[in-house]
Amino acid sequence: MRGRTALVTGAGTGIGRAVALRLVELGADVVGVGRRPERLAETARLAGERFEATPLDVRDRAAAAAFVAGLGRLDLLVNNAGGQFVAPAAGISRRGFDAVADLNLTALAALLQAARAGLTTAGGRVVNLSLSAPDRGIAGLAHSAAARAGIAALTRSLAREWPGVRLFCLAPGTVLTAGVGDELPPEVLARIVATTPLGRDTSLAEVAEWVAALGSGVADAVSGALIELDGGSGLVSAASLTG
Ligand SMILES: CCC/C=C/C(=O)SCCNC(=O)CCNC(=O)[C@H](O)C(C)(C)COP(=O)([O-])OP(=O)([O-])OC[C@H]1O[C@@H](n2cnc3c(N)ncnc32)[C@H](O)[C@@H]1OP(=O)([O-])[O-]
Ligand SMILES: NC(=O)C1=CN([C@@H]2O[C@H](COP(=O)(O)OP(=O)(O)OC[C@H]3O[C@@H](n4cnc5c(N)ncnc54)[C@H](OP(=O)(O)O)[C@@H]3O)[C@@H](O)[C@H]2O)C=CC1
Repeated sequence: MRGRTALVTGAGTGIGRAVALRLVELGADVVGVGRRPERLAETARLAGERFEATPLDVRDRAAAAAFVAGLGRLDLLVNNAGGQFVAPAAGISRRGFDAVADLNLTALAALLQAARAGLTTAGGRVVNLSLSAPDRGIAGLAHSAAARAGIAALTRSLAREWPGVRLFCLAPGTVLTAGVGDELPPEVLARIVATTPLGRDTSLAEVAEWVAALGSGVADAVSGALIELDGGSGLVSAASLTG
């Protein structure tokens, strides 16, 4: 990855931090964004001088577009910033739905548009993080499942439209980060992991390695693909986070 520039959103915590550290380890110059400067600063401390942190809210369209345009040539864009709250669909207000759809789909689409010129110049690669099997429905995550299914469709559509740019949608199952721990109690996480065909979670290192591999060109014969890194959980039954 030496000599290549990567942008990782949500690089201050969890998956985003693990991805940023792995890319730096492989020689890339990594720009990491997120809202909380103190989280980014910790990633920077761990990563060393080839990691550059910029506080940025990806939902702030103007700021995000200006920032991405300013990067110029971009070899790899990792759209990792995302999240939601768990609630039954009947308990999701209009504003709640809009906030989750915006963070996980609309803002991501805007960031991709802003990065198009830089990615096209580089013959770059994009990894969009999603959730495992959202198209099958996830009870308790109607808003997020809808947005994440949209990411897969967006990834395929851009793969058809943007010549020379490889786009991937990477959908992990359960990755035991602090972020998922804040969202779901341990017993729900244990239940989801136990019903996974491989009977296990997906490790942070595995997600980071997949992003690095896709970003390195190992999968350059592929574009538009949805890769479910979920121990087969999407094959079994649609998840329910509400019991
Ligand atoms: C196995 C699972 C795999 C998944 C793993 C992961 O993703 S790990 C990643 C783990 N990390 C994360 O997921 C990140 C954590 N999540 C977040 O950062 C935020 O929830 C957000 C970005 C989704 C929304 O941000 P924001 O600042 O724009 O939103 P806001 O706070 O201003 O509220 C807007 C509306 O939402 C409403 N509302 C909010 N909570 C609830 C609730 N529990 N119930 C019902 N409603 C709720 C709130 O009431 C308001 O509506 P109202 O009352 O005006 O009609
Ligand atoms: N952990 C899991 O089991 C799974 C996670 N995923 C997805 O992987 C991604 C990372 O998850 P994980 O590391 O576990 O959770 P985290 O909550 O740690 O990661 C979310 C990251 O997104 C950043 N972020 C959120 N909103 C914004 C915003 N508006 N602008 C910029 N950055 C933002 C957060 O930083 P800050 O708050 O500082 O802005 C944080 O670094 C998410 O998209 C998640 O939905 C998918 C499948 C499973």
